[in-house]
Amino acid sequence: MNLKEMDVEQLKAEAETIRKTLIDVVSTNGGHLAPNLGVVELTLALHKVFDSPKDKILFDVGHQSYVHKLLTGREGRFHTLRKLGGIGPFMDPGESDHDPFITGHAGSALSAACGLAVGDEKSKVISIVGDASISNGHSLEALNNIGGKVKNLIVVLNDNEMSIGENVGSLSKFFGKLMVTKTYMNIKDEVTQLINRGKIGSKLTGVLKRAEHSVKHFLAPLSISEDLGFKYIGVIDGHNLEELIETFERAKEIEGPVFVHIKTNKGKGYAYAEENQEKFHGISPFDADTGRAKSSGDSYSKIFGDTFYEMARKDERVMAISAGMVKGTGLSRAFEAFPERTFDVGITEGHAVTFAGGLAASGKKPYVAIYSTFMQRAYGQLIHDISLQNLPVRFIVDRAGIVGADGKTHQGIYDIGFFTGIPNFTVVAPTTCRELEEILEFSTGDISGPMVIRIPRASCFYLEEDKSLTYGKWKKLYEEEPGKGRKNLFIATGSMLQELLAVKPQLEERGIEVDIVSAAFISPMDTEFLLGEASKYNEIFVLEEGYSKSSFGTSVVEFFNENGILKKIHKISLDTGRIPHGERGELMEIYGLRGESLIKRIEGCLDA
Ligand SMILES: Cc1ncc(C[n+]2csc(CCOP(=O)(O)OP(=O)(O)O)c2C)c(N)n1
Ligand SMILES: CC(=O)[C@@H](O)[C@H](O)COP(=O)(O)O
Ligand SMILES: [Mg+2]
Repeated sequence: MNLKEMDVEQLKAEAETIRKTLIDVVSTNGGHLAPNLGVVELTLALHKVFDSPKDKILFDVGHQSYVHKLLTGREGRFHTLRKLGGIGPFMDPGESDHDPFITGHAGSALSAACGLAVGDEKSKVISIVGDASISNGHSLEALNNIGGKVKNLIVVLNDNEMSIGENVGSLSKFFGKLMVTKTYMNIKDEVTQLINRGKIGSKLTGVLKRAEHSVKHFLAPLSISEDLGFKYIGVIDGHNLEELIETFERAKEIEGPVFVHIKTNKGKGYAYAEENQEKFHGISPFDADTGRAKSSGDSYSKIFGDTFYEMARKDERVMAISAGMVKGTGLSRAFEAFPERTFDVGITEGHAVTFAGGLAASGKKPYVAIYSTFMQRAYGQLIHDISLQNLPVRFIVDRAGIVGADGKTHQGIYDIGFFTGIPNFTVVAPTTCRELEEILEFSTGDISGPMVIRIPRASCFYLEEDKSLTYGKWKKLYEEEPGKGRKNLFIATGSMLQELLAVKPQLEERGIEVDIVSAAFISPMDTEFLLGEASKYNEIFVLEEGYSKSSFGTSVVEFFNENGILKKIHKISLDTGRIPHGERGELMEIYGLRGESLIKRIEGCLDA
C-alpha cells in the first residue's frame, strides 16, 4: 500500500517491518544500525507529509538514510547494502532521484540544503541533522546563512543525545537547552492569547511582555526562533507518529525557515543497540540473536591506541585529541586513563588541528588522531597554523587508503598528496605494526616539526625478521647486488609491502625478479638510496595505497627528474578518486593493488 494512504496504525505496523529489515540486513552486511533504528518514525512521517523527490529530503552524513532508501524504491535491493555494486552507505544522487545531494561527511547537509532551497523556491527542502553534527562548524556557517532568509527550508534536529559515542561540548548543551524553550513557548502563547483577547489594560500588557522577555532569556538566553531567525517547533517525541505527522504538516504551511527539534532514541526497538548505542552506531556483521559481532585480529588502530596509552603513562606532556572518533582511532583506553590530557573536541577537524597547534606552541606533545578522509576538512589549518610555524604536532592519519564499505566519500586516498604538498611535514606510512610502534616511540622525542603517521583500516601485518627503523631511511629486503642481472626494484610504502610480499612468489615464478625496499618514510625520502643503489635498476615500481596524482610515486619521479636521472618509474597506486563501496579486499583487487590483478599490472608495466 502507498504510504500516503496509510493511517497511523498501518504506519506503526510498517515501522515494525522496517526495523526487522534493518536488523536482518545490517546483521548480515554490517552498517549503521542504531542511527537508523532511531529515525524510523521520523522518516515515515516525513514521507507521509512531503512529496519526495519534488520536495527534497536530505540527511546529514546520510548514515541514517536507510529508512529513506527503503521508502524510495530501493527496498528490493536493500539486501545489497554496502556491498560492491549494491545500495550505498550514504545519500547519493547517482543512486536515486530521491537523494538530492551527496552526503558522508558530517555538517555539509545544511549548506547543500540552503543551496537547493534557494535554487528551487517551488519545493520544500527538509534537512535532517544530528545533535552532534549540528555543532560542526560547517552546520553553524549554514545556519548563519539560512536564518531569517530561506523560506522553503525546514531544519530537523534529530536529537538523540549521542554522537558516535557520548556527545560532547558546550554547543551540544546549548541545543539540549532548546528543550527549555518549550516551557517558554507555552508561557509566550498564553501571554499572547491574553493580550489578543484584550482582557488586560495597556499597562499590564507592557509588564507581561517584559516578563515574557525575561522568562525567555532566563530559560534560554539565546532562542533559535527569535535570535537566529527560525520558526521553532519542539520538542517533539520522535517515536510518536501522530505528533510527528502533525508537526510536519504544520511546518509545511509555515513560511520558514523552520527549525523542528525532535527527540529520538538511538537504537530504538532493538535492545542490544539501545543498551550499547556506541557499538551499534556502525557495526560489522553480527549475530542478531546475541548482538555479538565477530572479532578480528588486532588492527593498526588498536596498536596505536595501546602504544599511545604507554607513551602517555611515561610522559606527562603527551596528549591526545580526537574529533569525535575516540573508539574508532583506538583511543578509548587512554581517554579513560588520562581524562585531563585527552580531548574529544567533537566533529571539528579544523579546530582539532589548530588546538593541537596551540598545545605544541605551549611545549606539549599533542597527537591528533583523525581519519584520512576527515582530515580533508582541516587542510587550511594544516598549512596556516601548523606548517607555517613548523609546529611539532603528531598526526595519526587513520583509515588511510581504501576503507571498504563506507565508499567514495570515506576512502582515505588523498592524504599522501596533501601532506607531501605542504612544506615541513614528515610523512611516515609504517609497513608493519612493529614499525608503527617504533615510529610512535620515536615521535615522543623532541621532534622539530609536524609528523604524520598514516595507518590503514586493516589487521596488523608483521615481518618475521624486521630490522629497526632509522629516520628517513628505507630498508632493503634483498641480498643480491643490483646491476648484476637484477633489473626490477619495488619501493613499497605502508600496506603495500604486505600486498607485494604476498605476490612475490608468483611474480618470480613468472620470471620477474623482485627486489623490494620497504619505505616507511614517504617524506623525507631516502635520497641516498635513490641516488645510489636505486639508480642502477632498469625498472622502478613505487607502490602505495593512495591516489596516483600527487603521490609518493610522483615524488620519486620528481626526484629523479631534478637529479637528471632518466628512469622508467611505474606508479602502482589508485588511478581514480571514485572508489565505490565494497569489501576492502575486493576493492584492492579490482583497483590493481592486490593478488592476481597486482601481478597483471606489474607484468603490463614490464611489457609496455
Ligand atoms: C567530517 C566528519 N567527521 C567525522 C565523521 C564521523 N561520524 C559519522 S556520524 C558521526 C556522529 C554523528 O552524530 P549525530 O550527528 O548526532 O548523528 P547520530 O549518529 O547520533 O544520528 C561521526 C562523528 C563524519 N562522518 N564526518
Ligand atoms: C558515518 C561515519 O562517518 C562513521 O560512522 C564511519 O562509518 C566510521 O567508520 P569505521 O567503521 O571505519 O570506524
Ligand atoms: Mg546524535
